[in-house]
Amino acid sequence: MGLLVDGKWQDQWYDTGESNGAFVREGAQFRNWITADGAPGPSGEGGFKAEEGRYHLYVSLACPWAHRTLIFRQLKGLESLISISVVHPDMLENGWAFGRDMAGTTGDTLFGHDYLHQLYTRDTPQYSGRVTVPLLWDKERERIVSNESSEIIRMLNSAFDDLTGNRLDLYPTDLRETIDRLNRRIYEEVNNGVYRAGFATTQRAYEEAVVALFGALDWLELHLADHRYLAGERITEADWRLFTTLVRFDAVYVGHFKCNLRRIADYTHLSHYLRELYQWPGVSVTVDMQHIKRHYYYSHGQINPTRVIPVGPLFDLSAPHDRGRLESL
Ligand SMILES: N[C@@H](CCC(=O)N[C@@H](CS)C(=O)NCC(=O)O)C(=O)O
Repeated sequence: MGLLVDGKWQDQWYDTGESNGAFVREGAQFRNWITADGAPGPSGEGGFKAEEGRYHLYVSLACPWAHRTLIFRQLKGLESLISISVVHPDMLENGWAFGRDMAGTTGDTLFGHDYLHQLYTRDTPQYSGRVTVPLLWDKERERIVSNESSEIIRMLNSAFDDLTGNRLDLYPTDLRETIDRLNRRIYEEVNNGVYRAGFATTQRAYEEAVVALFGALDWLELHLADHRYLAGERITEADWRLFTTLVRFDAVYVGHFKCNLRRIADYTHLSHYLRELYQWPGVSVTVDMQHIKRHYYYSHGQINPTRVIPVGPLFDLSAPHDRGRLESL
């Protein structure tokens, strides 16, 4: 675990000293957009036109943010247009690395680098900041397009539609306000909430995060009792953003991050909903529990110094669900 300072790698854990023990996530720095015609997107510069074979995604199968992008790549039929490299789940003194000694890893299939930070300095030799996945790379311009998952999924949602003919819209205009509102609370209290609990270094920061997290899960449980999906009758981006946290919850966040007031298995509607999303065509292949458990329990030596990885819990995401009782479009 570390970061780049003026292009040089430094091995250090998150600094919570400035924030009363609270974990504060650093904003992503590469914010360009792929668009259908190469025009600039909402941020960054233009010149990143949607083209087959031009872009490459660097992901970890363990990371919930990278997982979003893998799900969109599947649902939008982009597997043959956008290639991927999968890092090793162990994020140790050199950060994300390209070891191949575990099933599911690929190495750096573009350049054969050893470490992800080499991609960041390949783009910006003096880069200072965290080295995170997902990372979207442009093979033509040899540049980073984006390292912000919430924006990468928006690009994948629409930029390639004319090339693929896939018109599935997970961010439809009429639901955007609702989706944005859901995302705001779910990001803060759930997606990032589990990290704020797990990486807190004071009792108070931890408890604040956990109370908000379970407040949000209780709210979602109630909402899902009579809505099939978060924004109503259609599955949207908001559901997939929640899914990547829910699917890791009982296996990792309950134990490793001490988010243990309840498990997802203890929530009736959330657990049926989780199984429906897991069973959605194309989604289960993006879920790798070995990488997920290994990454958290093995990489975070400050939290789990023995690096022993729990065997359980036992659960079956392919068991039947009851969501068909609710209306869907
Ligand atoms: N804002 C980023 C966050 C990505 C992120 O924090 N990824 C984690 C893995 S789950 C990471 O690479 N962390 C390395 C670090 O913080 O040094 C996004 O959503 O794309």
